[in-house]
Amino acid sequence: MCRGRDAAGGHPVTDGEKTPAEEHAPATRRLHAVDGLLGRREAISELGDALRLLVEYATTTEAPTEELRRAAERIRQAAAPLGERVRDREVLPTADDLLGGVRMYNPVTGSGSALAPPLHIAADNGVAVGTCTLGMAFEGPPTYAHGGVSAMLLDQMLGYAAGIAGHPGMTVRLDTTYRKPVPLLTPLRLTATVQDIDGRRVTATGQLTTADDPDTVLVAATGVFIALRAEQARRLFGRVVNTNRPSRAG
Ligand SMILES: CCCCCCCCCCCC(=O)SCCNC(=O)CCNC(=O)[C@H](O)C(C)(C)COP(=O)(O)OP(=O)(O)OC[C@H]1O[C@@H](n2cnc3c(N)ncnc32)[C@H](O)[C@@H]1OP(=O)(O)O
Repeated sequence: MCRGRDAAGGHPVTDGEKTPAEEHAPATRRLHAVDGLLGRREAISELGDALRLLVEYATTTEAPTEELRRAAERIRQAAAPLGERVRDREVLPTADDLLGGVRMYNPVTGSGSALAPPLHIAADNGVAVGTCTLGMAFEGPPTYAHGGVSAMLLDQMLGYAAGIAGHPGMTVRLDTTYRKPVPLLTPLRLTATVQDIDGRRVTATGQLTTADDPDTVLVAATGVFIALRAEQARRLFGRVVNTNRPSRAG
């Protein structure tokens, strides 16, 4: 899924010994390194898929109580080796490419996140178009999505629309109008566009429908995004370190 984008925007990590071919061929070395990065991203996505399956089963299972206890123990055991090497809060994941838009663990779009549906977004002539299917883990009212989940999806959509319009910013306001309940286990379609740009303030609107009935709006949203001043960006994100780049952000 993220192969093409990764190839275009990925930044190599070098994590193995150099082969003789790598010593003498920079292009080959780059290829190997990118391949290593792609392989890591694929593994992260595979783990994310497994975690999402686990979350879905864990929130719908009616297995016997003892089976739940056994599963909890096995899951703790599986998690332990992952916990032996964790990154600091201010260090970006090595598989990410912040400027290239690759965020493997984004809680809305990240294929590595157990929390993400995940939502897939692409730009289509200046319009952000998103697709996802919400599992039972996102249930709010019985058989329908939690309203906060719809707001989360639309926040991401509106932010993406601001980004592709060349005016990325942080959400300062999000208004959601819930017109009809959002069904679970049903392919959804989301769209968003920028309506207004006024200095640092960008206003975007969006909507959420089912894929089968894109004319019936289930949830509509308007968001206001503020572009950060350089000083604000430094204050908020200046300590974040990107170990996947030749020079460190500071
Ligand atoms: C392809 C790419 C993919 C990219 C895809 C990325 C998608 C990401 C989507 C998720 C985004 C998030 O979750 S972001 C996380 C949630 N948001 C946050 O945590 C933001 C918290 N807020 C802040 O830290 C602050 O508000 C800042 C730094 C954003 C702005 O502070 P500030 O610079 O002091 O702002 P301030 O001077 O008060 O206001 C600046 C201007 O905005 C206006 N303004 C301020 N608040 C509002 C408001 N609620 N509604 C209307 N307008 C407002 C002011 O009137 C002013 O207009 P004027 O007087 O100049 O006319």
